[in-house]
Amino acid sequence: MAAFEEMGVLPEIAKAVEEMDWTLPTDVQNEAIPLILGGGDVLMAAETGSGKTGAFCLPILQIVWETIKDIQQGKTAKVNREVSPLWLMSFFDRDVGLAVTPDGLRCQSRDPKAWQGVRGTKGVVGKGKYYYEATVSDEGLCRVGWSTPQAALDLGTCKNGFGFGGTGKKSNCKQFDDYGEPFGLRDIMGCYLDLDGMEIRYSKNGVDLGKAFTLRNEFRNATFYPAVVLKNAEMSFNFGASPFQHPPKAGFVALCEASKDCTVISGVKASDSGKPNTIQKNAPQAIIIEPSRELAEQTLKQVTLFRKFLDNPLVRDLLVVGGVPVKEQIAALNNGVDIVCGTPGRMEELINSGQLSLQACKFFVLDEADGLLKQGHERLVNSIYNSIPKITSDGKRLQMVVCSATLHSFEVKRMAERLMHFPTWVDLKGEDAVPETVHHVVVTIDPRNDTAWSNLKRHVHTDGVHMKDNVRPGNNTPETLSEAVKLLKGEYCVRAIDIHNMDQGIIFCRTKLDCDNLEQYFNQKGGGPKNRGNPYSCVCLHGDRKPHERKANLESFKTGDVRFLICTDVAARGIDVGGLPFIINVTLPDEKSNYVHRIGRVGRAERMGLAISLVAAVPEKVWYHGEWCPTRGRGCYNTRLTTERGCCMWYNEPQYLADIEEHLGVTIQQVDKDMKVPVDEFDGKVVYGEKRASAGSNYQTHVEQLAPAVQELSELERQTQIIYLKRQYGKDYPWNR
Ligand SMILES: Nc1ncnc2c1ncn2[C@@H]1O[C@H](COP(=O)(O)OP(=O)(O)OP(=O)(O)O)[C@@H](O)[C@H]1O
Repeated sequence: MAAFEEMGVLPEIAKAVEEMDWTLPTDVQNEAIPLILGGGDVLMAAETGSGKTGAFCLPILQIVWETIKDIQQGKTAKVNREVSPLWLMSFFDRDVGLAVTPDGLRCQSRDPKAWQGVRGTKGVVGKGKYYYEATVSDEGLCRVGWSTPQAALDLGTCKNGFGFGGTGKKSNCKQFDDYGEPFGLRDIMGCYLDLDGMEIRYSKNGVDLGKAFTLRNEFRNATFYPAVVLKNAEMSFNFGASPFQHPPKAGFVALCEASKDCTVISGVKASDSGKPNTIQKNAPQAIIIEPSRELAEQTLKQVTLFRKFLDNPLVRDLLVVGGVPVKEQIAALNNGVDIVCGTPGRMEELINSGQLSLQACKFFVLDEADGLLKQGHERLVNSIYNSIPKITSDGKRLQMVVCSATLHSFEVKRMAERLMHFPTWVDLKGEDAVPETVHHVVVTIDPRNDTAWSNLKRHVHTDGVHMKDNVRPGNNTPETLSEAVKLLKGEYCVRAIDIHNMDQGIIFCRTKLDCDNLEQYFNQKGGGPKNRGNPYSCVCLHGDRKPHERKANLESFKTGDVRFLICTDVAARGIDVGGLPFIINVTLPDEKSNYVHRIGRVGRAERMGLAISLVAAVPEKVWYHGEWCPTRGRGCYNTRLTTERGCCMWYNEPQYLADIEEHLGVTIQQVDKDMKVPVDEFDGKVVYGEKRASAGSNYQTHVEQLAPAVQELSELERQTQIIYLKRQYGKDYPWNR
């Protein structure tokens, strides 16, 4: 049996995985896949390129497929197809947007617009005085009470239903009258039904609120069921199987103590209702949020590859990203979708307009979660989370999966504590780390020592920050040195490419303008998008490029039509280019976690990679267009500093380098301007872009390497034991005689 199948993965998915040449699960997959298949919430913190995407896509696809299959076979109510003989809320006599936990004692609806109701599995008839408790376990709107089987599930809106709402109104036949007092979160409502005296009353936290309804004669032989209707709320019920928080008034008994001859079992069964066996078309089971279009596309592609052999039933997936017409996405939603993967903006637009329903969502995935929070999407994450029912319509709990190579941030931990349900950390290192397969070095650029910038015939077009400054060779002002850094960075970048014969690499620049300028420089050198033969052939990817151009450029880079992708941090996270050998940081990112993500574009899936960062030894004045900049940078010439209401700042790269080193707990190796990277660490056997000759999984060499250390440890252990025994037993012990 294939390794993936042994973990409980469906043979059809395992077959697809095998076709992708994945013979063994990676460490993170080994841990996370069974956890997700088992229904848990997972925080996945593993290095870049360690296979996190597969670790969540694979089990989610499997569960989604199994659920669709169950629905097709009419097994949605797998929890319980028969009406329970116990006193519970019914799995069948309910609106489809309301979920009931498998124990039947908690109901929830996350529909913010429509009321969703449910009745109990049993009712009482004839005579007797009955009581049950309903507790508001999550804020929202609710009406609770009693209804006959003929009543609408929207309790209190017809003559056969009697409800009391949290706003302090009782209702019957759409007549809403003041009664008692409002109630809300954590309040325990006592619901009384007196069939002898023909009245209904309520209590709040044990305090009697008085008579609410007198039951007319026509109800003399009616069966009354406990009932509730919710709007974006949750209530828990106790029909008497557990001790009541507030025991009923004298003469009343718990519903579950009703005598057999006064009890009626609900006639609404799975086959009658039909409703729970259907799923709204625009209500996917899984929502995956990614920080960029490219990543959303890449993740969905992985789902598509995994589902290759899952043909009956088909799992329908949809990419929901901005910059492309929304019409097609809406049409696809209306045709039915099971897994939606997209970026925050478009996702929010579709949810808010009601085109994308969260009612059937059972997986909420935040990929690159720290990145999403840093981009300012916390409010959106909260609002989506709040709108998803925490219990799905088939009685399962919502599962949340959160992952990134840099998950160890305060914001992520705070979010996990707030939103996730006893999550398991799959954390292979316990801190943000760089994979061993990534060789990363720093080249210092010091225009005071390297004066090559002063007589360059052709050079990169700089960003114009110093256009109005008096910058010229010989004048060692900070402005001149800053301009010199910009010129030298273009040269060092080209030198890195030449020295290492780089035939494929990603080049990260700080701004979109820097990207454009470098692209132009490479094009002047004969590069360009259609010239693979040229050592500087390149394409560019950043937020100002049109979506179709971004897509085409990434594609031509991935397929090897061009050698270089010049980009901003928009491509720092997640982008996976098989066997990519090189990356160059023209400027270090100010966000230290992005350093990990950028250099993590190489050294993936056990391939070796080299990352070279160019770091200016002197401050560089750069653009920084914040919210205050009316054009957000376009055509902006305000070179004053941000502290003077301008759009520039002095960028202190040595400080950023120190921050990154501190964060990672390493000193990043420095190399000279000849860019010769010491090979000793890798025995000189490294070919960047390829697997190491004797990659770690060679068990035999591993044992040989460890043997001396283990022997030494065993000797130390022996000596420690002897010392202990001597102390404990003195000279009586054989060793001491
Ligand atoms: N079990 C496996 N066997 C072989 N290759 C794998 C396996 N799992 C994943 N891969 C490959 O490893 C590469 C990296 O995987 P993936 O993109 O999921 O990494 P990641 O952990 O999400 O990285 P990042 O943090 O950068 O997003 C991909 O090319 C993927 O196809």
